[in-house]
Amino acid sequence: MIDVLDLSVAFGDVSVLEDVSLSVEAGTFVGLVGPNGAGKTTLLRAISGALEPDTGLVAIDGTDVHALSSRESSRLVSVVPQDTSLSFSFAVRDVVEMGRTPYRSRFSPPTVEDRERVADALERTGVERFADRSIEDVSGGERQRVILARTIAQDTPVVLLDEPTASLDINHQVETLELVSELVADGKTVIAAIHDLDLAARYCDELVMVADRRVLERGPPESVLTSARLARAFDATAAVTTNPVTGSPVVTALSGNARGGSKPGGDDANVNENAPARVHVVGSGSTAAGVLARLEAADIDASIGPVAETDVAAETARQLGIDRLSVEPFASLEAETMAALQREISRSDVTVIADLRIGAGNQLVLEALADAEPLLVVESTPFDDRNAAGEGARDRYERLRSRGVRADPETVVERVLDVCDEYSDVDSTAPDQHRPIESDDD
Ligand SMILES: Nc1ncnc2c1ncn2[C@@H]1O[C@H](COP(=O)(O)OP(=O)(O)OP(=O)(O)O)[C@@H](O)[C@H]1O
Repeated sequence: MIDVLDLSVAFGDVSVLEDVSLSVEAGTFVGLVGPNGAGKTTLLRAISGALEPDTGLVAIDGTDVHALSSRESSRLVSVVPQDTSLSFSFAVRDVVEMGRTPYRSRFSPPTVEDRERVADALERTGVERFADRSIEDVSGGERQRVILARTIAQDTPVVLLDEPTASLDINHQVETLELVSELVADGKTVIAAIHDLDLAARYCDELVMVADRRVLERGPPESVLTSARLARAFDATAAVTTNPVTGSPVVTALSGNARGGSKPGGDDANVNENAPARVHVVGSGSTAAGVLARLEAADIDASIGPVAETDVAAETARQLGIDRLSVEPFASLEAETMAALQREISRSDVTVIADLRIGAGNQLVLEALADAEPLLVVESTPFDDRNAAGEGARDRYERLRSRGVRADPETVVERVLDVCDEYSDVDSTAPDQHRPIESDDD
């Protein structure tokens, strides 16, 4: 068990970690996630004993790591650093054998156990085939695996890894993390700083999100990786969905302004006072899916439909837990669906049209949208490429388009908040002022 208690570290005047406390149960795999410069490496170095904190304590199974000799601490903790370059030209096998140094007296030959541990480490990491080569003659990714092999040979109860997959190809990323999971299954306690949030979510039992000099959040990956927390820690607009193959969270960072989302250092509450209670989206395809993801990332309640259940926007809505008015593909719209659409439009503060297709079945949708106010129009695909509509439908769509506010997928949240600001300036008790522009003319 690892206990970090009230740990603070500063470099000169710059405070990097402040009163960080963290306990990690034996036999768990904990991922440290957080933005560049958040202090993940510093925390790992303090836990390993390599860096003396200004205040606080790190104990492994009740022993203060900073009170141990380096030989004693190397039997307790092994480290795979971010920078795996070595200053001497050793053979790969010798580098892995160095993992046994804490157990050997200076001039005694390796024991049977030493040999077995090294052979096992070489084999498990796939390093054996270049074991006789110089460490200077292997690639960055291969060197990373050599250092992991050294760690396996070191056979410590605690393993600390700083970006263990950083220079690895996708195959070796997965192989390495599978291997680390095996070490955890063998009873070792692993803490790894990992930038790839999807891999961290897939392999770690728990994530610890480090930002603003402290632990912002910890817990199972699905509870730590939320749009609001990612906005706070990384100042990023991101959608979190579920990988259909692995079932673990997938983070998709989106471009564009996250105005209206939670900000670093703030609460999870929405920062914009006039943020809408609800936005209804009418449209389909990746444009509508992107709009939904951005609304979700900005903590804005959304609904979508009518949308074919097989459409990517419907799937995105399902993954993000967004209400959807789904219909069978190519089915004509029933009165019930139209009534539900009317209800959604009237209970929403803003209606967004996102690459709306005007097929034969969508004439009723155009009619329903005629009264939607305020209306935002997002188009990524030109009208003619997404529609084979007759003149009547085209005219109707053009009328909607001309009275709506235009937005790009990247700016949709900003525009939604703008129109909400505009509408909040209108006195809602005066019926004539329903439309803000007309109300000024009256
Ligand atoms: N020896 C040092 N002297 C001065 N500042 C340092 C030193 N080591 C780290 N820092 C600073 O401390 C902060 C935290 O660094 P650290 O390497 O722990 O962050 P990190 O979360 O691991 O970042 P990254 O994700 O980029 O690897 C950074 O601002 C870094 O510049």
